Amino acid sequence: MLRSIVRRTSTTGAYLTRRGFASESAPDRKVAILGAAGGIGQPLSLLMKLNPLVSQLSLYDIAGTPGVAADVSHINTRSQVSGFAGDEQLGQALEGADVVIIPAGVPRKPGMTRDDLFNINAGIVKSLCTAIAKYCPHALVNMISNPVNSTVPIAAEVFKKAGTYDEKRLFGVTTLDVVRAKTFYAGKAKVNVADVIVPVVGGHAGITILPLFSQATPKANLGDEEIEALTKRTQDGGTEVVEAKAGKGSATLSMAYAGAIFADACLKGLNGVPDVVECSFVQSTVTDLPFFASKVRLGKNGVEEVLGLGPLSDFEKQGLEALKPELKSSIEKGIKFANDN
Ligand SMILES: NC(=O)C1=CN([C@@H]2O[C@H](COP(=O)(O)OP(=O)(O)OC[C@H]3O[C@@H](n4cnc5c(N)ncnc54)[C@H](O)[C@@H]3O)[C@@H](O)[C@H]2O)C=CC1
Ligand SMILES: O=C([O-])CC(=O)C(=O)O
Repeated sequence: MLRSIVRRTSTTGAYLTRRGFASESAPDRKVAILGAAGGIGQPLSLLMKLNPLVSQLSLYDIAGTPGVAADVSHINTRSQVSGFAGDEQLGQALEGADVVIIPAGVPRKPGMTRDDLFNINAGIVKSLCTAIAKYCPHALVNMISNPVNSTVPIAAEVFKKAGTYDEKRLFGVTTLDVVRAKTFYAGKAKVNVADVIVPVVGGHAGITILPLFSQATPKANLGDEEIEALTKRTQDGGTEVVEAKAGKGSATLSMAYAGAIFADACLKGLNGVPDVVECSFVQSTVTDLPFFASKVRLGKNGVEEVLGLGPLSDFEKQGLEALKPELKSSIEKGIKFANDN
């Protein structure tokens, strides 16, 4: 019924009626953003306020969220916005959430790796996930906080201890790697960026980010050196931004865009839209590692199917073997932290 009166736009994925207005018939969905007053949190709050699939937008941070919420709430779109600040309001922020997006934590400065953020962000993620297990155990969790290769396993352990773990509902957000791979490929291949599809698999740090340009469409005749350069640029995309910002943080605007795309895909899946596929770092049997990013089909319960890697070039096969030790140790580091603390 919904699909007969509603069409989706290809660029934003938003539901629009034939007359171009946001459909009011989409089901009620509460989205909570934890870290909503931050560099990613603020533009992400804006983009989620523009999403007609959201009926309630809950903005949480340790401070500053009443202002962000008041600001965003004046935008004349569907969702009701509330701001929550401080530990004592976290429960209220989370209660009834269908999707929780977590961009809480410190960003990198030049010279740091994502793993250098572990000591601070691991504790933040652990305490937020403990609250999620208590207040909205069935929510889909979109983990943005770095190092994603470790924070997702931390979340899984916290949920296991609380007895609420459902591997179908926990996602590491790697969409920015896909966004970058699409942009860089389109530039080199001289194709329309809006048409480009490129899976990115593995994890979300350095060489663990493995774009599969051999599967990119539209096809282009790029040489080995060009593919290697594109791969390296995608792997170093975060560092490129960290260096350009010169001490003022890491990617925020492109990350907010990517986070909004991924959350929109989760909402569409929950709403029963068919064939919603995005890459994400999830519990996986695609390789021998317990968590791995690959294409995932999203559905009414979160992950409907973790898709395989498809055919890889020799260069990609080498990249896959090379990334495994680092990804394995980042996963183990997360699991150990969650169990020791
Ligand atoms: N997955 C990905 O592709 C990407 C991940 N990131 C990561 O996202 C995280 C956030 O980055 P930015 O927004 O630039 O940092 P930011 O420092 O601008 O914002 C972080 C926000 O988190 C809040 N926060 C800290 N502890 C909190 C807690 N316990 N509960 C709720 N909020 C809390 C801070 O108050 C702040 O407002 C970083 O870890 C960064 O590395 C950044 C870009 C891409
Ligand atoms: O590089 C960073 O620290 C932030 C990040 O994850 C990205 O931009 O991909």
